[in-house]
Amino acid sequence: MLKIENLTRSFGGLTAVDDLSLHLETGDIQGIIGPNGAGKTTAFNLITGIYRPDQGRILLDGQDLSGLTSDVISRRGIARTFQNIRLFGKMTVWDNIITAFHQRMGHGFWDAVFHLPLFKSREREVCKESLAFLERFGLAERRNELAENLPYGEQRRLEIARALATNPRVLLLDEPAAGMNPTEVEGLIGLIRDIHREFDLSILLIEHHMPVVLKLCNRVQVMDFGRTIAAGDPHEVTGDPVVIKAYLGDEEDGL
Ligand SMILES: Nc1ncnc2c1ncn2[C@@H]1O[C@H](COP(=O)(O)OP(=O)(O)OP(=O)(O)O)[C@@H](O)[C@H]1O
Repeated sequence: MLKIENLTRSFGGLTAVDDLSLHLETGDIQGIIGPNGAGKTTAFNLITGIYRPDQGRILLDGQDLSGLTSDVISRRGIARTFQNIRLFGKMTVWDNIITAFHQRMGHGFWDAVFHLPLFKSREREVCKESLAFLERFGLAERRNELAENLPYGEQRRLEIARALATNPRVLLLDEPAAGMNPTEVEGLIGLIRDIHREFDLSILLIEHHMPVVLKLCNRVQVMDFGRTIAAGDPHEVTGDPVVIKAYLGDEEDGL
């Protein structure tokens, strides 16, 4: 489904992603782990067109996405969430979800916000779908609240719902459990399992919480200083002394 070949990107003298290759098969939930600054988010930024690769290719179902803009890549079927949740905080939950549906339909942000004629024809259909989506994500009762006023776990859920409203085949989740309490993390694991099945997704997941990786991922790839240092079964990889050393430096505790 998603094939990354020899991806490299430098910033000045620093090679943030160095010869990264990765295959995400249909239906996979794969983890990317590695210490801070390893290049994980840069890899996501390359896949989603925020940065252009210096070298390498990104193929979705055999089609080369390298060098395309974020909008085009989103319409081709790759959606993502961000390490620091990105929502329209001063807009309601409803407007956040409805703008994502309009993005999928090729309507502009301002069309959606100001309800211009272009978008009116399909408004009823979009409203129906948006409501169904909010109900699915347990956010329907919150629809008139400002996104920034939601509890953290619900903001994360809304961000994932927004990503799915663009109808992706591949979903990239950048540290979805960051900042969550243990109850929220358990809820998140259940949510990712459910949407994986319901929306027929392949998922690539950056995560520092190892329980999340171990419970969800069928494969994991470890990055350090931009390079892949290990890959394979999550339980084996997280027990690999090379991986433990990369995470810990000279400290003694495990992952
Ligand atoms: N736009 C940029 N300009 C300069 N350096 C950058 C840029 N983006 C990333 N970097 C550098 O590239 C390296 C990799 O950063 P990246 O954010 O990809 O790491 P990460 O593995 O996601 O880390 P974390 O787990 O802390 O989020 C870091 O040294 C970072 O400072």
